[in-house]
Amino acid sequence: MPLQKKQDVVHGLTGQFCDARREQRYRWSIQERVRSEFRLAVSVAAGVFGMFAIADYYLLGLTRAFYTLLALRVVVVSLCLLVVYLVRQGSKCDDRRWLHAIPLWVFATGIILIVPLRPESLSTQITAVVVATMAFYLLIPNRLMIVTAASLYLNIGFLVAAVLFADVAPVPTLLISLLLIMGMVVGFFALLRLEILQRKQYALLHEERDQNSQLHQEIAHRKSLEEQLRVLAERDALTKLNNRGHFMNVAKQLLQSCQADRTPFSLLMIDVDHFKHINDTWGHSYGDGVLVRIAEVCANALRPSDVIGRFGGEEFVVALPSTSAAEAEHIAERLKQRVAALVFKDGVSELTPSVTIGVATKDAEASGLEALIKRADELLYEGKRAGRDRVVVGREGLSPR
Ligand SMILES: Nc1nc2c(ncn2[C@@H]2O[C@H](COP(=O)(O)OP(=O)(O)OP(=O)(O)O)[C@@H](O)[C@H]2O)c(=O)[nH]1
Repeated sequence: MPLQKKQDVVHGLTGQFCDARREQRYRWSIQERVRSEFRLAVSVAAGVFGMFAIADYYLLGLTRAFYTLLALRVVVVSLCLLVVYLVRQGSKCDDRRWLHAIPLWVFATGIILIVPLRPESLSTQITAVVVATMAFYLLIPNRLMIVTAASLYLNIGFLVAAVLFADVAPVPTLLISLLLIMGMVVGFFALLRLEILQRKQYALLHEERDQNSQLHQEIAHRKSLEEQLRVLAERDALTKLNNRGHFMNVAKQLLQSCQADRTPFSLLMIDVDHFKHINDTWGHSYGDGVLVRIAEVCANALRPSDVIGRFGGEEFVVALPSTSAAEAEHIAERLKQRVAALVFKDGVSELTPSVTIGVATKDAEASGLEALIKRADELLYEGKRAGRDRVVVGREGLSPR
């Protein structure tokens, strides 16, 4: 049997989950409802028990027996209302089962004590005992064991009182016993069935909730996998910048919207100077670290609307939408200075990297992104030839300066 099913097994005689923790959780879940139903049932029962004082008056008149009975009813009703009050005052997590047992035992004692006071109305009292037993079972929710104990006390106590104070002969005693047993058995099985059904319903509800939460977890897991896949497809593994393919897609869209808005669009090609030397001197993995740091510095120096990507090797590319050549030059200078401000140390020697940047700007009419990249690349290599560590700016159709 799977674990889920095992903990949902309900005991056939107690009507409770065999798993104690499951039972505890079930009780907590219905505690508030049990408390309010209990308060209602005991209040109504106390009212009915008190109202029988009218019947006492018509049967006994203003006699000593009547006053004794009246006092008994007042005590029973007061005790029950006190318990109702205490249950109402208790905290939500308070599962005082003994408190729920008190009114049942008080009612039972009250009913038993009526026998010596009104032995002549035994037949009416037998009916009252059967009705009280059924009421115990049907009106007090989720308290099968407490109700069973109180019913046994009421029925046995009543029978003993009937034999002692109402002089019932053996055969009628047997018949009364059978009637009382029948009432108890019917009440017990009715409540047992109810308890089992309620727990099965609870277990089903939980199974459904568990399935729902599993489904939600699976959806969240899939979303995170999709996100990871997206990152893998769009990001460069080393620098975490956009990879070349993704950069091209985003830059193309930016260029199109700039063309539609008739605003300029600039592109920077950035190449780290003498990077082979860095690798050769400091090692390839140290070179990786230098690239990561330069990528970070460049990305942090840009505006949110700009897009940066790793074009390949030690070369980066930046798309600057709605940016004129002069503004792009300014941004490129800023990037160059930020990179130049970086210092790498290995304990003995120091390294200050530099970059050469080609800046190409294009106005609304001209050709596509590839042509602009090619132009920026040419400008970059002009800078390399001119000695590196510089920004070379050009405009489409114009010579670089
Ligand atoms: N550590 C590291 N090195 C890389 C990576 N990608 C490319 N390189 C190295 O970068 C170096 C680029 O060398 P070159 O193309 O000669 O350029 P350079 O040495 O920077 O010289 P200039 O660009 O002319 O200043 C090569 O040695 C590549 O192996 C990388 O991801 N990590």
